[in-house]
Amino acid sequence: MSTVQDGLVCAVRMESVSKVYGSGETAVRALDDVSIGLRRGSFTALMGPSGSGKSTFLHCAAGLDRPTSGRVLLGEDDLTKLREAQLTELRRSRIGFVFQAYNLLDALTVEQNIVLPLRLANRPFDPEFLAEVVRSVELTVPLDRRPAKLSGGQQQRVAIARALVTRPDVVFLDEPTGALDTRTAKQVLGTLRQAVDRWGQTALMVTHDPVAASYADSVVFLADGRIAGEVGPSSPEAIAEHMTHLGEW
Ligand SMILES: Nc1ncnc2c1ncn2[C@@H]1O[C@H](COP(=O)(O)OP(=O)(O)OP(=O)(O)O)[C@@H](O)[C@H]1O
Repeated sequence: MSTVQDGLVCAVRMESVSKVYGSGETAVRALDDVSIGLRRGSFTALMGPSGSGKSTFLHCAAGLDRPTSGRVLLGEDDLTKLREAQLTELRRSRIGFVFQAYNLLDALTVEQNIVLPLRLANRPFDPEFLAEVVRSVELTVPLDRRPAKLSGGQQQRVAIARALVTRPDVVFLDEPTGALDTRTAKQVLGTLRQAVDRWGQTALMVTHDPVAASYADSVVFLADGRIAGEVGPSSPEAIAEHMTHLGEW
């Protein structure tokens, strides 16, 4: 049974979450009785072989998809009880997303992209706060540029700023450095780590890369839709060693 205390300690909790796609003989149990809490202010990496359920986990935790059974709580709010319109509103105001492909709008400037979630939520923005977010992600380009003119690393910094600007309960990152070269990826991950610490931001990052996962406070391993282990801050080598015990990647 969850308590109010759990809601204070954890930004997101999954309680006995299962997700089954399809039915009958072709049914796939993508998540199988997953229970986990993401502590407020923590940065968690989620790893697992292809098909282990990482995307399904992220989609259920972020209210983009509904579990077949179990509960997902954002603070004290049970996402599985919300109607579609309420979920959309909640995602807009309380969850941030960062994707591998940046997903910036090229019709807008860098600044307009960053403040878009605030505009969509009809929330005012404080230019000083915006400047602080821009500084915290070490974005050094003019804010009136179009994103397509920027390097991949700078584009991802814009996307991270956009995810942080609403001060969401949690930011979900799906392979955020998957499209970047190794050096740029490390720079972006270092920045992300600093921003998470500075804002006390809860974050969950799906990644295949042990180097990326080594920037997190803990690494959760999924295998066949179940949690197959969790380690605290670890070196890329130690994370890679764990991965080898989980099966085909
Ligand atoms: N919409 C869907 N319909 C049917 N099966 C699905 C659907 N989405 C995912 N699956 C199945 O659920 C299982 C978990 O998939 P999921 O995409 O969550 O894994 P993943 O760990 O993110 O994989 P990858 O690393 O390859 O992206 C897989 O067997 C997949 O084929």
